[in-house]
Amino acid sequence: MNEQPQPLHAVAVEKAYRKGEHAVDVLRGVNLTIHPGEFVSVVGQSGCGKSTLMHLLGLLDSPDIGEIRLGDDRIDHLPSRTRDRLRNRVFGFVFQFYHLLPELTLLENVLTPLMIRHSMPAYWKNRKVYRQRASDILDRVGLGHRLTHTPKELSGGEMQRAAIARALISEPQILLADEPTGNLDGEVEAEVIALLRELNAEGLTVVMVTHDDALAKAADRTVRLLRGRVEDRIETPLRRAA
Ligand SMILES: Nc1ncnc2c1ncn2[C@@H]1O[C@H](COP(=O)(O)OP(=O)(O)OP(=O)(O)O)[C@@H](O)[C@H]1O
Repeated sequence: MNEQPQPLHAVAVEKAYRKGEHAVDVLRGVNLTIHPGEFVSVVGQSGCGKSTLMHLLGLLDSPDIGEIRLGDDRIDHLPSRTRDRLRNRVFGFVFQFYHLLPELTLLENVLTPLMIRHSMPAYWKNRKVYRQRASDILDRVGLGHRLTHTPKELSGGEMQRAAIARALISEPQILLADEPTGNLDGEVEAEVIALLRELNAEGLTVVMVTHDDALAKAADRTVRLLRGRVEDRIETPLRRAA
C-alpha cells in the first residue's frame, strides 16, 4: 500500500445496530472524503451516529453496506490482522474519557501502543529509542515535566494531552478524536483545541467529532450528519482552500 498520505473515503456507508427483532438504522448512505492535511469536524444531534462513523473510518467496526477506502484501496474488509496493523499504522485515537491506564506512569502510557505493536524482544531491543521518543512527545504536548506521574495526579486537560501524546507515538497520518473536550471546560478546552490545531498545522490530518457547533468552528470544514447522511451544505468553508 502507498506510504504517501492518501484521502480517506466513506463510500455509501450504511450501519445498523440489531438486538433481537429491533434494529437501529444509524448510517443510511454516508459519503465523505477526508483529504490529507485537513481538520474536519463531524457534528450532529446526539445519537445521530457521529461515533459510529468515526469507528467505521478508523476500522474499529465495519459497515453493513458500503466501503471505507484509503486512496484507491478498500480497507474495511481486510483480514483482521491486516486491518489491525493498518489501523495502528494509519490512525491515532483520542476519546472523551482519555482511557489512560491508571496504574502506569505517563511515559508508560504513551509507550503502550509500541509495546502492543512490537514483539517483546523487538520492543526491548529498541526501548531506549522508544522511551526517548515518548519523552519527546510528552514534552511536545507540554508534559515533559510529568513523565513519572500517574493519571490520577493530573488534571483533565493534562490527561487529554497525555492521551493525545499516546495517539501520536505511532506517528499516525490521521487523528480521530471523539469529543476530545467533552469532559473539559473553558480554558482547558481551548488549550486542547489549540494543540489539535498545532498538530494539524504540522501535517496531521484531524477528524474531530463534537456535539458543540461552536467548537466545530475550530476545524477547516464541518460535516453535519442528519438522518443518517452527510448534509450537503458545507457549513464552514475550507480555511486553507487547496
Ligand atoms: N453497540 C450498539 N448497540 C446498539 N445500539 C447502538 C450501539 N452503539 C450505538 N448505538 C446506537 O446508535 C445510535 C448512534 O450512536 P452514536 O454513539 O454513533 O451517536 P453519536 O452521534 O455519537 O451520539 P452522542 O453525540 O450522544 O455521543 C444511537 O441511537 C445509539 O444508541
